[in-house]
Order: sequence, then C-alpha cells, then structure tokens
Amino acid sequence: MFVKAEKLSKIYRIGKNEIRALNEVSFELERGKIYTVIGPSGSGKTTLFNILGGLDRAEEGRIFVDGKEITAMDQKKLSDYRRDYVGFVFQFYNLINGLTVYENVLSSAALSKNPLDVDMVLEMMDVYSEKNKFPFELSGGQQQRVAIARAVVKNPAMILCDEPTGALDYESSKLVLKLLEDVNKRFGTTILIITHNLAISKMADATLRLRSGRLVEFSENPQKISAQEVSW
Ligand SMILES: Nc1ncnc2c1ncn2[C@@H]1O[C@H](COP(=O)(O)OP(=O)(O)OP(=O)(O)O)[C@@H](O)[C@H]1O
Repeated sequence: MFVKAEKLSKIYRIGKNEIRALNEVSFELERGKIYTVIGPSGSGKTTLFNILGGLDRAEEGRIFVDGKEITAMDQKKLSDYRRDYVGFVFQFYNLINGLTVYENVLSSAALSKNPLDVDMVLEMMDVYSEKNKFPFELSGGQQQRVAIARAVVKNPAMILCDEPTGALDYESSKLVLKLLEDVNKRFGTTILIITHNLAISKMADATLRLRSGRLVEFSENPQKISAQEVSW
C-alpha cells in the first residue's frame, strides 16, 4: 500500500479549548490513483494534507508513505520526505512574484533529487510561451498551470492539491483537471484533490469524506469518467 494512515489525530489547543481537527482517521491509498477529499468547511481536509505532506505533525496515530513512517521522522528527514515525495498545489497558486514563470519552476527543480526537464513540463502545462513573464502578467488559469508545473517538475510520487480550481472559471478549471489527469497517466503520480465541487469526484478512483475531523466515508468509484467529461 502506498499510503497507510492509522488512527491519525490532530488536536489544536486554544486556551482551555481543544479542537480535534482530525479524530482517529484511518485509510489506505494506492499508488498512481486519483483521490478527492471532500467535507464541510472545518472538517479537517487541510489538516490531513498538512500531515500527509509533512508540513505538520499528528498528535496520535501513524502514517506510512511508501513503507516509511513519516510520523516517526525528525525534522531533517521530514524535510527530505517533503522534497522528494510531495508536490503541493494551492487555491491561490503561491507563486514567487519576483521570479519569472521559468524561474519559479526552475527553483523547484533545483531543490529536487530527480527533477524533470523544466521546458518539457512548461510545454506540457501549455505555458511555455509565457516562460519569461512574471506571475502578475498571467491569468489565474495560467498561474495555476505554472503552479502545477512547479509541483510536477520535482517528479514527486504524490501531488496534494488544495482547492486547485477554487478561484478559477469553468474553462480554466476543466483544463487544470485535464492536466492533473495527464500527469497522473504519464508519470503515475498519485493525486489528491481537496474540493467543494462534488462533480470532480467523478474523475477520481475514490473519495474520502470528512466530517468534524472524522473520516465518515471512503467510497471507490467504479464508474470513473475522464476529466474532459466532468461538468457542473
Ligand atoms: N492552526 C490552527 N489553530 C487552531 N485551530 C485550527 C488551526 N488550523 C485549523 N484549525 C481548526 O481545525 C479544524 C479543521 O480545519 P481545516 O482547515 O483542516 O478544515 P478544512 O476542512 O480544510 O476547512 P476548509 O474547507 O474551510 O478549508 C477547524 O475547526 C479549524 O478551525
């Protein structure tokens, strides 16, 4: 199993109050599949991504990725794990404004062990012609495609996308979904997508549904459709 989470819990303490952002969440993910993560606001989706991506730590429980227990790693090992295994895509792109498109992607490649060719990835994301522009000169859809290029160029085993289409119009969203699907097919990358758009789950192999920090449903999708067929 590529990812195995066992009774993961994350507790935030504010004064006397305890918030169980994750409450004994267990699941298994296969390598090379697409998953969506759904659930109301505050249900723990981003907290789960932060732990799976090695950005934050669980209080209780264990999580294994590719046979390695990330809950047992020290800061240095966790940082290597993040660099070698995980690409992140956020709702608001998080590109570096002072760097060109090319430099944004190159800086990610430069930190990676086995990076892909920057030009090839820019071409794949259909932003090669924009490579010398700065993020503010691009549309939202183009910025998100650069953000995906920045994640993909690391050649990570897993890409975590937190509301990747949340700020985009319909056509740009569809293109972003198609490109994530292309990456999954071409490189076998495991892709997780947090979304409030339930239609996106139709292109996923399975969906995890969270409520109040608990995993209330893990549903496989035998009738998976292509990103192109997804509509809302
Ligand atoms: N740094 C923090 N300190 C205290 N509480 C936090 C912190 N981060 C998240 N929480 C709380 O943990 C719970 C889960 O938050 P999380 O952001 O994981 O939910 P989410 O499902 O991603 O929500 P959204 O869809 O709004 O992004 C919420 O109750 C939230 O208020």
